[in-house]
Amino acid sequence: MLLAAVFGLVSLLVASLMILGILKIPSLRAIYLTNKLPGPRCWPIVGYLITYYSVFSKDPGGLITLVGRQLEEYGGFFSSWTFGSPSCITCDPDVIKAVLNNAKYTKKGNPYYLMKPWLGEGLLTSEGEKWKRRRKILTPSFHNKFGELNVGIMNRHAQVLVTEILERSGTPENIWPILKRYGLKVILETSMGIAQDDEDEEYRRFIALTGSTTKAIMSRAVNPSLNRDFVYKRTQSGKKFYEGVKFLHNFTEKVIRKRRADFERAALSSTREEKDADGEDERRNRNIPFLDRLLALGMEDHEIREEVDTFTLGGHDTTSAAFLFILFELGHHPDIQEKVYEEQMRILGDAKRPVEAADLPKMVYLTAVIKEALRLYPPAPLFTRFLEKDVLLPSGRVLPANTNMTISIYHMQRNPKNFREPTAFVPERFLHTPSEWNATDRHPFAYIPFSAGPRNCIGQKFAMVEIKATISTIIRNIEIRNKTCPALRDILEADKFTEFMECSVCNVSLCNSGDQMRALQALRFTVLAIYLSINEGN
Ligand code: HEM
Repeated sequence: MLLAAVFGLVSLLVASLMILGILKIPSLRAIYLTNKLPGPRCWPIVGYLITYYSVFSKDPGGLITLVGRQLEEYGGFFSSWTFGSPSCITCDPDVIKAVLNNAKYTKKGNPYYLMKPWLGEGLLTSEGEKWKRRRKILTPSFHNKFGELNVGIMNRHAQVLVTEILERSGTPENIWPILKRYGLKVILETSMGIAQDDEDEEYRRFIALTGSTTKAIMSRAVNPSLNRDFVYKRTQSGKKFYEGVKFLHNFTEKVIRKRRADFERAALSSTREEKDADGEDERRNRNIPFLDRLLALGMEDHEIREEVDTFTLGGHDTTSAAFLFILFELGHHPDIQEKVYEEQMRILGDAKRPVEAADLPKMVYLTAVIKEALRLYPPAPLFTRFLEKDVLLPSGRVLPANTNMTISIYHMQRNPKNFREPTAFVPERFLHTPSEWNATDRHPFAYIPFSAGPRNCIGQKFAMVEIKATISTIIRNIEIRNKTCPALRDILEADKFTEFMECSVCNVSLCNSGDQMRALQALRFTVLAIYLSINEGN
């Protein structure tokens, strides 16, 4: 009787999960091929998800450690099941190359659809023909010189950033929010042409909501119970999320409408001769906001909104994480900081001189420092692909179609097979001067913080310009020393940091699921990194 009731309940659960589209019934071929691949034993139906979720909910840092151990055990690649769908995780550069370098595998994996209510089908989230068309249109608009043309904007905001950091000198405070706000202001001005007053109420709300909406997406990504829209929309957090998205959309739409009106007026007033003289090359060399370039392409307002929102998110969250980790490492290594400082003073001559485009290629040592920080702390540590076709693995085995693949560049870039003493911060790995650190036989896919192949980061050049200009301005004006907040140290030392909590003194979030992509990438480093103490101005 009891057995029948249990059987009935399980059948009901399975049927409901199938009706809701959560549980899939795999083909016999998928089962056969997946079970031949290396990987841990899985629970039926939910696969390995339950283990990951229970580890993550206690300690996100523990999840990355667990995945790292599994990758080591299975030689850089292993497969498992999630609700009846095959999935795999890899940090093997050969496997990663086989996927990223092939135009057949450009479809994004599961978590990306959580961004769609906000970003729609912008470049990051779109698929198939739509993605191909957009990428083709956007590549020239977001061309290589775009970053250099915007160095002036970066300098102006970086000066304000320096003042803001100095105001906090010596106080235990989490500086990541300041860096994020800075990154957001830079991308808003360059992508939308918005140079708004910090005190403007709507603008402040837009900035705050950009942060909280990103956090909400991240929290949802690791909570399977919030996966389905119809469930999420009914929760408190879901309602808040959709309200926030509505405000963000209204804000962007208002900016687009205004710029479209200005754009059309300007087009009417320019003469035929001016337009003829204004060829493609000339347009590229002028500093035109990304939004105006999209308007010139004749895109619809909703399509422009998707791209502006996509670039706003993609263009500030990643770069601010990079600033944070670079400053953290410079604070930890006064000798490296000194070399960066000397190089900057040699190139620019003075702490106050704004960076110019011509200075950037001369920043050889700083570039190596940035690359090394992006190796140890890639701002996008894991990303996914949904493989619609079979993949022939370098081992000769076949990964069946419809597998969700997680690519861990975090583990790949910290693998001793790819980098000697991988946890040491050694910028020399990226200098051209031969040394024991810069192996010439490094696998070309062993270092890809901006991904690689047809779906790599379109903002890579822009990001490198922004990071160089920003760090140059900071380091010429401030000497960075890391200090650990005493209260935070107590928590860490007592190893009490297994729950989601905040240090009451420096407000650093421990196991903060909101910023948990960073949490996912070695939380213990993150916690220390976001507390910088600035001792003195240079
Ligand atoms: C340090 C800074 C950055 C890092 C490490 C980074 C990293 C990445 C990575 C790894 C991807 C591939 C993600 C995937 O395949 O799912 C990506 C894609 C993308 N990034 Fe970045 N990014 C950075 C800065 C930027 C900036 C500044 C922008 C825009 C201004 C930007 C815009 C984008 C867009 C639109 C895509 C999607 C491209 C496509 O799917 O065709 N990123 N980025």
